[in-house]
Amino acid sequence: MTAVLQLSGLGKTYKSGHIALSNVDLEINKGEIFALLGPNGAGKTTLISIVCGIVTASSGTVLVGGHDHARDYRAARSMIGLVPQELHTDAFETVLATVSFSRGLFGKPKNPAYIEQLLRDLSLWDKRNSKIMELSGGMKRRVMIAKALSHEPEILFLDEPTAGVDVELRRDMWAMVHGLRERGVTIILTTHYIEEAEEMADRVGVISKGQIILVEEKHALIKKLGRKTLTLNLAEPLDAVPPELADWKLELAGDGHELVYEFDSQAEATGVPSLLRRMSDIGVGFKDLHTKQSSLEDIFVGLVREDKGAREATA
Ligand SMILES: Nc1ncnc2c1ncn2[C@@H]1O[C@H](COP(=O)(O)OP(=O)(O)OP(=O)(O)O)[C@@H](O)[C@H]1O
Repeated sequence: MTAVLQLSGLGKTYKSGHIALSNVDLEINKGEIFALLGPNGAGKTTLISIVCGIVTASSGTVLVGGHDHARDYRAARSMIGLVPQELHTDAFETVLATVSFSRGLFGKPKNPAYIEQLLRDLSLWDKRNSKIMELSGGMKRRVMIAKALSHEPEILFLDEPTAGVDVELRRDMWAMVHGLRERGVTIILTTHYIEEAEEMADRVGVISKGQIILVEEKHALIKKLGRKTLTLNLAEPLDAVPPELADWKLELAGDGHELVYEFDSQAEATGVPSLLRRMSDIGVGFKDLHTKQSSLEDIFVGLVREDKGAREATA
């Protein structure tokens, strides 16, 4: 696999003294969709802003397609498109002028056919002669995407792309992301909607307090850290977990109508058959049962909580 973006030892300390990133090493493969997850203030925007040349790193190196960001900034930056979290466009310009101008900024020759197709794909063609300030919030966001793609970047950063957007735009956005990936574009996104990352991403990175605490292929992560819960709907409610079932970590839920057993679905012995046998032996019957695999969201919340706990313990 070819790395299209390589970050090594990246650090950022803001003037305030706040350490937003600390010794970040990260490699992004060509053509993948990489989701960078982290709680508020973890450093996601800072990381993206460094790669996109908006914020200067305090330490470390960034290589984009082999171009050293510090020595060969123009070549590195022209490979990148950024859809930022906040909308900022020139309010008095038209859509077509803004998007065409963006392409020019990266030194790319004019390509009206490409710009037209881009605006059509983003349902902006009919609005091409409208001033940005006349557009709705959703349309402005589409313009931001068109600007980011105007110079045909090989890497696209999407910082919280679907925060506050309507269902239609969200659907169009993901269709576009898939289309871009098929064309070999690498996509790095941050999102608070973890189910989106679960659906879209090939790999997931988790950042917490400025440090990357995990990078993993999504399916492997879910398999490795995923826990399953078995919920048994009891025939008769219980007041407490019977002592005969103390070998299994069980919780009573639903006002005593449910027994919940959390187990490691990868383990050789899950403990489920023996639990069911023991319940039958002691006469605890159940009407129904269902299992649930923990989602990426459950895993993420657990990881960040663990990381916070570990840091507090060492503080
Ligand atoms: N210009 C700045 N000066 C000082 N501190 C800053 C500056 N920009 C960001 N920070 C701080 O750096 C930390 C990381 O911020 P960043 O915006 O990168 O986080 P984030 O992971 O993108 O968060 P969110 O999910 O809320 O967007 C935060 O504590 C933030 O307050």
